[in-house]
Amino acid sequence: MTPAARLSAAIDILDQIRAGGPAEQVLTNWARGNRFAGSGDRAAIRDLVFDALRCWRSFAALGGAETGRGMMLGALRARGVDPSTLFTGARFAPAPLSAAESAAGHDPGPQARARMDWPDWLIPQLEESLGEDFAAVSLLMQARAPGFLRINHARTDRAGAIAALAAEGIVAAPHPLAETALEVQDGARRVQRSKAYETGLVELQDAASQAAVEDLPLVPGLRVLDYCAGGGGKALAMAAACPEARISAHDIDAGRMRDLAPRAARAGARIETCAPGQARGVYDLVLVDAPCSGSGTWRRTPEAKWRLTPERLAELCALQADILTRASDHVAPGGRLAYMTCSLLRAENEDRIAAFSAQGGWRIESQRRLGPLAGGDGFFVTVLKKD
Ligand SMILES: C[S@@+](CC[C@H](N)C(=O)[O-])C[C@H]1O[C@@H](n2cnc3c(N)ncnc32)[C@H](O)[C@@H]1O
Repeated sequence: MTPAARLSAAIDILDQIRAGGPAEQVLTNWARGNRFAGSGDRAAIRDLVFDALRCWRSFAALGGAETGRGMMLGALRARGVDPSTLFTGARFAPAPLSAAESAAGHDPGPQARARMDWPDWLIPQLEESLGEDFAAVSLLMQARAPGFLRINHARTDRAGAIAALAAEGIVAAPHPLAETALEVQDGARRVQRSKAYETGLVELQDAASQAAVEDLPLVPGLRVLDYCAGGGGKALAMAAACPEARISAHDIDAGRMRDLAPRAARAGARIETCAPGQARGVYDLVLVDAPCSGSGTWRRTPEAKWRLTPERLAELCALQADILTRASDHVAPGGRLAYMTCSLLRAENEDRIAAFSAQGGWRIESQRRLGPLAGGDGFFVTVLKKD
């Protein structure tokens, strides 16, 4: 496909997403209906679409319209490309610009709200949560996220992981956020088909997630319950960090834990699973990796930032409070409760912990925010001790 034909495809896909279609599904349907498009075309179109989802407001301002066509006009102008060189009306290319389109579009300016690419209602909360980092984080979140791997120290060391990846043409380098973190610098699309991945030397995991697990006081023999285990990212990281800890995984949705057993087998990790609602007894450490807005990961899932509503955020906060209470019942006397989110928002982080600990009986042992400026996703982790 020519670059102009890829733009036409992206315009069509963005219009379907604007009409409510989930981005991944719309992209899959487009690929099924356009089998002539090769993997390079599909990847390029996906990048166009995801860049536009990340920069929706600023591209719309530059393009002069909040439509797929306006987004792509804005995307080109943001890169300093004159849209009329690609919007030619030639076969498969978008139609030429009208006089109105040529005249429309403006740079919102470096300090403008539209330039920050957040939903308006969320800006005050983000300003409060991020403080002086607000503008820098906003601009950073417009770009693609780096790809990270976690070295499985139960199987190999850093040099072994880097060498095994290099043998398959994947270039990865240590990242300072976590001792286990590697940033993939080349060959990211090959990782999941590589031997290094299939044999559990490395696992896909954001560096901030890995850093958060490093804050957990894991020691051999510790009884650990991962209360919101999902696909097991944290449970597997804990098992790799301390193979002698006794880790159990639980989730309200058994389907979310479907991948845990094969991932644990690949990693050589021993993780017990509890059926939904069947976590029993007490543990020395209970981890709540809570459902949240995911605002710290919106570089990877930019559609989610435009779908979040104040009502949904309030529901999530209430759910987080409820889960904290339920999970805390499983903490043994003198044990610990750890709370994590991949959210940038105080409402889901510090405020949740303040409300929970105000009930008494808990002491905050550690708390930190891992901001996107450090390289990984936005993340929050607190460890509380039961007095
Ligand atoms: C952020 S995700 C967990 C990600 C996972 N820990 C990982 O590292 O891959 C949050 C999980 O919480 C689960 N969840 C939602 N409500 C819950 C509840 N009331 N009790 C337990 N788990 C719940 C969701 O099903 C989801 O899998």
